[in-house]
Amino acid sequence: MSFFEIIYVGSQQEASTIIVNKLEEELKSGLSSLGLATGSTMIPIYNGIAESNLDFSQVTAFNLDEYIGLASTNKNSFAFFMNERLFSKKLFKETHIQNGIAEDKQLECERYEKKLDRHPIDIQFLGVGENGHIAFNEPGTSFDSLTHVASLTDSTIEVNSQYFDDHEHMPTQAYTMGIGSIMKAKKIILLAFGEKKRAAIDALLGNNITEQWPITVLKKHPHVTLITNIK
Ligand SMILES: N[C@@H]1[C@@H](O)[C@H](O)[C@@H](COP(=O)(O)O)O[C@@H]1O
Repeated sequence: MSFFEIIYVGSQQEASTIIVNKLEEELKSGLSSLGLATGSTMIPIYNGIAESNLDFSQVTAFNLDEYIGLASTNKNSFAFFMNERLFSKKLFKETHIQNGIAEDKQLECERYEKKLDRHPIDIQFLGVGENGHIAFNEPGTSFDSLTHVASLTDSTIEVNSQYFDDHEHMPTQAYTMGIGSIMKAKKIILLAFGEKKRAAIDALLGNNITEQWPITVLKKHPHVTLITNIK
């Protein structure tokens, strides 16, 4: 039996309140490993969590992805984003993200996947790209993929380069948990707001499951909650 719930919200603030309440319940039932995402979608959620009195001191956090070539001190790295938005405000037992400046990329992927295997994720937060990507699993990525180096598509580079100053070059590659890694999470909470995400949500709610729309893999997952304002 699978569980697929859609919660329609009027605002991202409302989504944040719902998530804080869900996390409170999950913490009571022993939440120990949380999968986290970056992106503008997550900012109000992390603000809500930061302002709450939720206690994550016994929770290990894993992030989905990181740009290759960016150190955690680079303000465009996802490590920097997480420290600024959440980890500097809430204490976690451990936090993990791929090392953007690791010397050996293959080893870094293997290291990360092994860590995930040791701490199976209870709840994975996901946003979605306009082209249906989840984490940095771009269209065409195998549903069986584990943590790997992804080449970003032109559309993702165009969307995400808005965060980089003109003189900086946005990386064209990133470490990402694979679709297979993400699907191992016990529960998934997907967040999508705004018209730009409509095509991806239509694909998710349509009939097809296709690697051309990575988000459609979630139809095979046993426990998904979609929180959205797209009707
Ligand atoms: N790798 C991240 C994804 O994990 C995220 O879901 C997506 C959407 O970002 P936003 O929330 O800013 O729309 O952007 C990036 O590409």
